[in-house]
Amino acid sequence: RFVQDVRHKKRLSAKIPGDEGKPLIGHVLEFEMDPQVMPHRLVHLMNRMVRETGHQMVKLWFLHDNVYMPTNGETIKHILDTTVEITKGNDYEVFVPWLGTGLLISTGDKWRSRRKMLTPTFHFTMLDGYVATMNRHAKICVDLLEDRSGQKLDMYPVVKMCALDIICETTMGKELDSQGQPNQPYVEAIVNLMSLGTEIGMKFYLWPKFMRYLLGVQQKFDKSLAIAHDFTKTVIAERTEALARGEVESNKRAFLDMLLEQKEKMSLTEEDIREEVDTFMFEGHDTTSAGLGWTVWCMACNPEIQERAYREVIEVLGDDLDRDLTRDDMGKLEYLDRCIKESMRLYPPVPFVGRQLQNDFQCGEYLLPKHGKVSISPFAIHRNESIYPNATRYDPDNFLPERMATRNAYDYIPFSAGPRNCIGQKFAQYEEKIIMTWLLRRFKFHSDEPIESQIFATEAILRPVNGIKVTVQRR
Ligand code: HEM
Repeated sequence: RFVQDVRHKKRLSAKIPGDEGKPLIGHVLEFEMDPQVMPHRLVHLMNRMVRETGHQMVKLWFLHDNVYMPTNGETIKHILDTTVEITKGNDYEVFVPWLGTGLLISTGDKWRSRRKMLTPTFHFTMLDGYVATMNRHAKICVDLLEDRSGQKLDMYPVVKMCALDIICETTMGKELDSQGQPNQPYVEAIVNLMSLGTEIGMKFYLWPKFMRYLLGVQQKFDKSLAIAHDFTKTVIAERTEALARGEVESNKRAFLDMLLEQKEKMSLTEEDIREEVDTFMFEGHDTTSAGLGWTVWCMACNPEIQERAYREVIEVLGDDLDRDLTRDDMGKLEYLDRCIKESMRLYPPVPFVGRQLQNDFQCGEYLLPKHGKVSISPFAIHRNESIYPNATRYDPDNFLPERMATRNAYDYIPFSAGPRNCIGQKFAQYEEKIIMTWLLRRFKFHSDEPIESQIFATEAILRPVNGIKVTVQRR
């Protein structure tokens, strides 16, 4: 089967423009399999190919793995819109012990029924209930920053803890206070699981489990896993009792409450509920904190843009620095909206997602082979110079309506698109706007370094390798 598979992939691959790499190893050496090198090489290769041949499909071989990367909206639309090819690649395998096969990882009928069940939890009436929570934690964030005004500091952990508190309360109804107490076992466990999972996925010598045990990585992972699972299970048990006693106020309903209400109707086990809760904890804070961190960075490097965004916030919210942002206000913050969109263009929090083809698949003019992988890369598309002429420049005007009208809707896909897009998109957009308005009202951010000095790694998220180090000055 394996040999047949590779032959089939080779046969179809030969019909697609592009080279096949070196015999046996393919393109492994060109990319050095390094998450800091790979994105730059890939974008360079893509832009050269598009310029010289006009083709919009990068073809790569990593040993026997055949990877295709559509590079513009018109081509990528085919794979994103299909309801058949929804199986993820193996990128998240390492997180399965933590997340099980919740919404992010599941496929087929399980994914379909979970998606249908979970979609109403992101209805705007539910999101409205989360706005107060987001404002409250954003206020705590800026209050805590007051003491550090005038200092150069890493804003990445600052926004990360804020996002973690928000997702914990909206998902489980539990106040975590990771901003005030970052050393709690659960907070440390979540941080460790994210970083160890990423490390295992990236370092090929850690792929065999015995190597992970030998180097002590697996023991650390298992310890954090036990703490995280225990925490979630305890919260689920407590919440079940609170609901039964009618102690959960209707305006403080968490995502978990809706799952518990569906438990019987959908025949959900405790484990089913736990995996969905953990999936939201996983997907719902690292992504938004990357989005926030990069927006702070882009603004710190572009003082005029930051000032214009600040003036808009003051115009909309007035001089009361402690006024909460409402959903109505959000629609009025057009310039800030463009700034956030543009930072997610240049630094998309999720740089790659994958699909593993279950059948031969016609992707526009390219016939891709069964068992080939498709890499959907917001990072690459957003830097395609045939779509964004000054692709590496931070320019919020890229999202002026007249410029957007010249592009395909799928040329901008930070949240992916189609039936398997990000279910938390609106939640994330609310959160980013709320936290940014609180930050901008109280502080000015400044960087001595130019925007392009940032080193990033394309891991599960686009991680700023050295953090987001900026000077924070009270206004
Ligand atoms: C800026 C923040 C965020 C970004 C950029 C982002 C991006 C993405 C992307 C690219 C995907 C993959 C879609 C695909 O495979 O085609 C995804 C999936 C997902 N996201 Fe987000 N996300 C963000 C925030 C959130 C939040 C806040 C939540 C939950 C509250 C969330 C929950 C999920 C879930 C559960 C999935 C899996 C959906 C499915 O497979 O049906 N995300 N996200």
